[in-house]
Amino acid sequence: MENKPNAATDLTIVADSNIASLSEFFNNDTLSGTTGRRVRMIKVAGRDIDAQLLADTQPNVLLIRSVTHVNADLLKDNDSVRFVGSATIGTDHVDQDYLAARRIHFANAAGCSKHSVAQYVLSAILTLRPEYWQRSSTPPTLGIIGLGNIGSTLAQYASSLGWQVLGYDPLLPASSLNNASFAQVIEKSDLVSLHVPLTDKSSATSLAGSAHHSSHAHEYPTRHLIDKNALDAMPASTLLINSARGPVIDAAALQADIERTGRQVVLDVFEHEPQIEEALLSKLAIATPHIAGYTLEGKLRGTQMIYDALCEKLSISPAQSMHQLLPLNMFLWSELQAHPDRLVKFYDIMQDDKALRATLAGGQVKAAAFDQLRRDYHLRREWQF
Ligand SMILES: NC(=O)c1ccc[n+]([C@@H]2O[C@H](COP(=O)([O-])OP(=O)(O)OC[C@H]3O[C@@H](n4cnc5c(N)ncnc54)[C@H](O)[C@@H]3O)[C@@H](O)[C@H]2O)c1
Ligand SMILES: O=C(O)[C@H](O)[C@H](O)COP(=O)(O)O
Repeated sequence: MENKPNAATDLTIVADSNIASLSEFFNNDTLSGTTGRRVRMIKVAGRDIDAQLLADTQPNVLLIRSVTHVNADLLKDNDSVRFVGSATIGTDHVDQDYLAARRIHFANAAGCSKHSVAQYVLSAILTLRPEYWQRSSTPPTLGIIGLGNIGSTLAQYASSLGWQVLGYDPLLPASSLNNASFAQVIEKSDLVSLHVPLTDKSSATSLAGSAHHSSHAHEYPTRHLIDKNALDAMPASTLLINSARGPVIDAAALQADIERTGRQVVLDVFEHEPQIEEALLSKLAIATPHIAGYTLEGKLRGTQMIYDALCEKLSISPAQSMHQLLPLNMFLWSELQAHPDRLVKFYDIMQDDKALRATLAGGQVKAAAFDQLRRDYHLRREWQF
């Protein structure tokens, strides 16, 4: 009797089991205290959240990460879900227009892993080009495409290393950081790092967390932003890094480009993710399974943000904080700057690269292997800036 759902008094939550510290954030003490509702939590692999599951469980709250597509297909026959929280920065998996039309509240975790992703990018660059640690009269030029939370954070690290930064973001006003055209970034950078959301021409909704300019998103779609033309204009010596979304780069054009130029390319995200073809993987300088933001801090901050948003929606005060759950953090950016040889202790990106390549079977990394690497990801800490 005790466990039987009661639609009137239960707060039923269906959640991606890959969301960090779910039980610590969403329980009777942290949620239902003031509302008196009993929390019923159903944890499921993100790719298994479908319309049938929602019909069977009738959740009030849906908590997801990036692998669950939330749209009319999922929700058209459902009347129970009133809140969708995605513990991610990216929102391209969520049809926000549809949710708004249905008056279903949506929250994401804007900026939650901005330092973690910036640190991933630095780790990739400094692993492949350790000479960039040295302060020289001709510092490298880092081109950053997309100057939101992650792009602007990366720029701060680059500046602290004495690097030049060329930034391009057509949706933000010109500034000392937003100082170049797309062509200039592509043609004049030693390193190009992508930090845009995935948007299509027809989409005006993929910029949660950047709502101030979301209505212009369709003017500058990012799908295949890096196509054959962009790659042809990029010097062969330029290192290209994509930790944004796979389809921002045309994978076929990229493969042809690497074959032609021998370019160093780092990918954390893939156009046909979660599947990767060996033909592409074998040509990459570093490849990782979409884990750039996967530090303990980045994940917990994501959970905290959707928990806080749900508390606001329920008109209750948050009763859990990620700071109570975090072990001591000894990773200081200032220490790494003083001791570059400690980089692998801070984050050994090649360990993630090797683990991904080790899953190759029959000419592919299969979806299940890709997902498993992400589910079982090792404990990584965010460096304190
Ligand atoms: N690999 C990972 O683990 C990981 C982790 C977090 C986020 N991400 C991805 O990174 C993306 C960026 O994250 P963020 O926190 O910086 O987002 P953000 O919304 O803060 O910033 C994105 C910026 O991109 C700009 N932009 C949009 N279209 C553009 C275009 N055509 N050209 C140049 N700039 C454009 C926007 O104006 C905005 O300033 C996310 O949308 C997500 O897809 C990946
Ligand atoms: O957009 C993001 O925040 C990241 O890409 C996200 O963290 C990826 O991880 P996932 O949601 O798939 O676990």
